[in-house]
Amino acid sequence: MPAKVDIPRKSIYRLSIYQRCLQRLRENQVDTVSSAALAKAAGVKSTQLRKDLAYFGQLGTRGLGYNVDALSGTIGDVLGQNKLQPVILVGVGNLGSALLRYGGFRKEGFEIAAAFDLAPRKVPGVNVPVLDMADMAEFIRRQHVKMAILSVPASGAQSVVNDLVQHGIQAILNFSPTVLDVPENVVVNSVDLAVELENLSYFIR
Ligand SMILES: NC(=O)c1ccc[n+]([C@@H]2O[C@H](COP(=O)([O-])OP(=O)(O)OC[C@H]3O[C@@H](n4cnc5c(N)ncnc54)[C@H](O)[C@@H]3O)[C@@H](O)[C@H]2O)c1
Repeated sequence: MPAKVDIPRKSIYRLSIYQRCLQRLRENQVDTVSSAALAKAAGVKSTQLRKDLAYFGQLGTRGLGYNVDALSGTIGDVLGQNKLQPVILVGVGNLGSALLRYGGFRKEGFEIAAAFDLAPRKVPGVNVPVLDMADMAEFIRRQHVKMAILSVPASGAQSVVNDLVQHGIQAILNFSPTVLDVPENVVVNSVDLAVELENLSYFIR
């Protein structure tokens, strides 16, 4: 398997989409799928699908297509879904609490192991511990956490990120509306619903 840096980020995104399609096929007890059918279900061209999967070796059999279980297992390995990946969340306000209440990350292979806030308060109905910022470094180190979700106000985001990176976080899902400065080895994916709405709004004009 080539080093992760050689694989385009968009291909990695598409792996998650292929994985969802494969999950549906498994639920419907489908054993094999052609690249054309899987590509259609994922909304991509089959040349694109084959190119994305080729990064991970020869996964299908010519004429027979892909074994659904085997391909899903391989993609799960690549995406780190086959073991529960611990994630921490920083900033337990409106958005952070809502994310903590969502129980669906676990079945996708992620577990919010703990949350941190300047003013920690338990979120009713949620078992995830909400801890003080002073406990964050030790928690990251002891639990070998590599991923964090950031839902603090923009004004505090960079300083929280500096701490996260210093203590070993390598991937950040950022909800704060600010551009984060991180070293090259750290990946940031930013989610901004306002940008997405703006984009949609262009198309309804
Ligand atoms: N990306 C999106 O689509 C989207 C949508 C909603 C909100 N947001 C953003 O998410 C962030 C949170 O929004 P919210 O409505 O939950 O805000 P909020 O004020 O309800 O919560 C923020 C929480 O962060 C904590 N906090 C503040 N500074 C901190 C620091 N330095 N370290 C640790 N904790 C800190 C506060 O104590 C509070 O609990 C904001 O930046 C907001 O703009 C983004």
